[in-house]
Amino acid sequence: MAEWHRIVVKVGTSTIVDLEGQINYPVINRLAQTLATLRQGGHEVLLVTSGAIGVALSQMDLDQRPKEIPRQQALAAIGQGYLMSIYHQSFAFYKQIVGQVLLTYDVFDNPGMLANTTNAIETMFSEGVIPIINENDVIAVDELDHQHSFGDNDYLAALVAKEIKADGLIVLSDVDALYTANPNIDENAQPLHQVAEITDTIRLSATGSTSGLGTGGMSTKLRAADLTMQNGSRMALINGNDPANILAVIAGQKIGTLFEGQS
Ligand SMILES: Nc1ncnc2c1ncn2[C@@H]1O[C@H](COP(=O)(O)OP(=O)(O)O)[C@@H](O)[C@H]1O
Ligand SMILES: N[C@@H](CCC(=O)OP(=O)(O)O)C(=O)O
Repeated sequence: MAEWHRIVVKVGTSTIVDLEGQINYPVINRLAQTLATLRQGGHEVLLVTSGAIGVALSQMDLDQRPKEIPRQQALAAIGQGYLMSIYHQSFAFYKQIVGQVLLTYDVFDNPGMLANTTNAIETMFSEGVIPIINENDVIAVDELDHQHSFGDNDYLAALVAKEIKADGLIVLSDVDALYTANPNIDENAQPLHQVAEITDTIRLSATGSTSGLGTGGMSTKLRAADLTMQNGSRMALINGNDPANILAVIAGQKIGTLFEGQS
């Protein structure tokens, strides 16, 4: 397997916002520092970020995600700008320019729009910019109504990684690894450090989010891992509480869960 040169990192709401619903500025800052270090060391780095709604809940002093789609979309509109301003400031401290890309799933079915998107991303790479992607929640309801599991940032990140031929995808979440069962519910759950195939047993072990803020839980991460492995690439799942762990993954250390097919 090639070195991790072109890397997609996906960060979930559960990392951007803490258990009390507060924006996790120190973690966002360390994430910016880590990604800027990688980029300035010669890697090509792209960030897929969730958290627009999570950030807006904090801004609007709400303690839970509303059920109504228009209210969720309004929160996404409020939070996305703020989320980007936090990233802008955090990356600027490390002298790193970022660019915002908002995508919907139909982009991947439209060759013209897809080419425009990848051309813009390639240009940002060649100019040393880190693209930051989120789903365009205001016009895409698939992620927010919880009805369609395809509309989530885990799978979006896997699709982006596939299109830009990334060497690997690193998913940051609020768990240390994939476990044999949800570790927040089952105290006997055991971590799985290496997965070569998403079997039915593994699929059954994955349930939804228990944080109350993340949407996909482990099921969407497994779909992302499946697509990534089918594509001959690899995905690492690690805890986002210390974004410097990204460097450990790239150095080949056994950390979190590595989803990698047998070659
Ligand atoms: N088998 C499993 N192993 C690990 N976590 C699991 C598993 N099944 C369900 N989960 C849940 O998935 C959550 C992570 O998903 P989510 O909250 O959507 O995070 P994010 O916001 O990072 O995408 C964990 O906190 C845990 O509650
Ligand atoms: N696009 C949404 C992400 C939805 C969400 O919570 O996703 P995740 O935390 O990755 O399970 C947002 O920015 O709020």
